[in-house]
Amino acid sequence: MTVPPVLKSPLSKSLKIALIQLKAGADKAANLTKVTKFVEEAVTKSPTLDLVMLPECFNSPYAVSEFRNYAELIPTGETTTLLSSLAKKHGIFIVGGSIPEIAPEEGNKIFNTSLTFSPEGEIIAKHRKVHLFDIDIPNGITFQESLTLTGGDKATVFKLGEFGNVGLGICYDIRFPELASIASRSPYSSFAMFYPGAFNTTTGPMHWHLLARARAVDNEMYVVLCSPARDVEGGGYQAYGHSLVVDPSGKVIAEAGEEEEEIIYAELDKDAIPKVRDGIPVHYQRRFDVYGDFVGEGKAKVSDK
Ligand SMILES: NC(=O)CC(=O)C(=O)O
Repeated sequence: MTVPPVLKSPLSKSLKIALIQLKAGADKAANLTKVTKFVEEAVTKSPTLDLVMLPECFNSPYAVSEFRNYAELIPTGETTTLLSSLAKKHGIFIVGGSIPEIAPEEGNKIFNTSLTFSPEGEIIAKHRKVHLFDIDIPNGITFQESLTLTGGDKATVFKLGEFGNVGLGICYDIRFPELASIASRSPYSSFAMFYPGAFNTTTGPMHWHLLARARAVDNEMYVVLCSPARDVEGGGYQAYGHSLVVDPSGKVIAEAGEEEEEIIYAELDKDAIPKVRDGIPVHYQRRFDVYGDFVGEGKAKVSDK
């Protein structure tokens, strides 16, 4: 039996994070002003903060009909420029939720794209939502991102400075366990998956916590989900809120409410992963001789940015 090597302690230093759960309206400038204020508030309240995360589609309404209208160029668009300057100003990582991206080099296709910035303001990760949210639940919700969006074609894993590797997915991507498996296993050995997401009032109660906890337990890693707050008065897509952080044992260690705009804080403890993996060592007990090499080393298409 071949056991691929994995790191026992993939998080080399505890990481302090803040998740900003905001309501994104139709006014892009107002959305960006709000982001600036919330980031200021987070670093003021937690001066030793390492990372701030934003929700999926934080600069626009989450609507198929609006993605093209709000789409920006990366890296020259105003949202990318703002997030880069905020990361640099405050000396923090920013997992920049997601924004609609227009890609002229790909025939002006629109992607749902998440960027991560280093404390120097550099883009260190770019993930295009791989699995598009095309669903139809009778008496629940019908949504078809593929009407205006194109799916990305790579998993995303990157180095979060001195802390270690992390994986990045967007919302519906969490339903596909492969992305988290690729990130957590050799050769990447990530300590966390970050998913900006906007589940809704139909699928949220069914699956939001379940999926976050499942990905955490499957891989014995941290899972971090940041959602917009539900906007009852604003109408439109009703996001589920409940931004949350799950530890490697599957326990929710921080959670926001549904309709409140708020910041939640958590510390990802460097000792938690080895402790969980020592106790229940599924991470090292996989039987690739039985199930083959379906996420084997070197097979996945992983983004280098
Ligand atoms: N909005 C999404 O991409 C996904 C979602 O709401 C769900 O999977 O449920």
